[in-house]
Amino acid sequence: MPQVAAIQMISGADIQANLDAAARLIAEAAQQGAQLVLLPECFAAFGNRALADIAAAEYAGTGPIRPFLAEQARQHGIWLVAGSIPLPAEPGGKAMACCLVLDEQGNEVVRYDKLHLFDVEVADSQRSYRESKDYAYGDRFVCIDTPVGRLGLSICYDVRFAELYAALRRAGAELIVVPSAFTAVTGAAHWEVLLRARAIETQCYILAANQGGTHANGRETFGHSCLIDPWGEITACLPQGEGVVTGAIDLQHLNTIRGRMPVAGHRRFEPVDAIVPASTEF
Ligand SMILES: NC(=O)CC(=O)C(=O)O
Repeated sequence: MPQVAAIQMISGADIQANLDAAARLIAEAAQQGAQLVLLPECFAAFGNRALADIAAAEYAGTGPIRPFLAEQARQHGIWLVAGSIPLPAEPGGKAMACCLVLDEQGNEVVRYDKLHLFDVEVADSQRSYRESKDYAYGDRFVCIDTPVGRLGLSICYDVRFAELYAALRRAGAELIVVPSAFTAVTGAAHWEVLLRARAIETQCYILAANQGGTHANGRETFGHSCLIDPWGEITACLPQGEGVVTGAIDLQHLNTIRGRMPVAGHRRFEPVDAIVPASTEF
C-alpha cells in the first residue's frame, strides 16, 4: 500500500535554517517509505517580514526555496507537496500563499493558491491576523493524479469551508492535504473536529501537516499533524514539536466505505456558486 507523510515543523524567519530542518525531516519520511510528503504552511519562512522580496525572488527563479524543493523530490524520488510559499501568479504581482506540487523527478506539476485568507481576531490570545494584507486570494481549486491516488489541495483556514472539499470530492479526490499553521488557540478548539468532518463528508483520506510549537516570534501553533482515514479515524498523529507522521493510503478501504455509504450519490442540492477548477497544466 502506498505510504504518505506529513511533516511538522516549528519554522522561523531564517529561510536556510528552515530548509535544513525540512531536509532532515523529508529524509526521515522517505526512509520510512513515504512516496508523497507534505510540508506545512509557511515551512520556509514563518514570521519573516520580507515576504514580498521572498516572493519576487522565488518568482524570478533567484530564490533558494524552489531549487531546494526540486532537489529534495529528485534525491528521494518522492512527490513533494510544499505546504505554502509566497509566490505571485504574474510578474510584479502580489504574493499568493502558494502550495507547489512536485513529482519524483523534481518537476513542478501544479500550484494551488490559498482560497480563503485568515483575517481573524483570535479572542483568547488577543492576536489579530490579516493575511490579506500580504497575500492575494486564490480563485481556483486543484485536483491532480499522483502515484498514491487523486490528490485535492487546500491550505489551513480553507478547512473551515466545506464547499471547497465537496468540490474536490466531485473532482475525484481520494486524498486531500491540509498544510497548516493553525494557531494553538483555534487548534485546541477546532482542528480535530474540522479535519475529521472533512474526511467523513468527503470520504477521503485527509493528510494535515501543521506547524507545532512556540516560534521565535512568540506565536504558538497547535501541531497535531495527522492522517485521517475516509471513515474519520485518526490513524497517526504527532501532538507537538518537529517530526514526521506517516501512514498508508488504502484505496480498497476507501471504496468499501463509499460503496456501503454512497453519500455522493445521495446529494439532493448542488452548490449554486461553484468554485472553478484550475487547469492542471503548469
Ligand atoms: N492560520 C490559519 O490560516 C487558520 C487558523 O489558524 C484557523 O482557522 O484557526
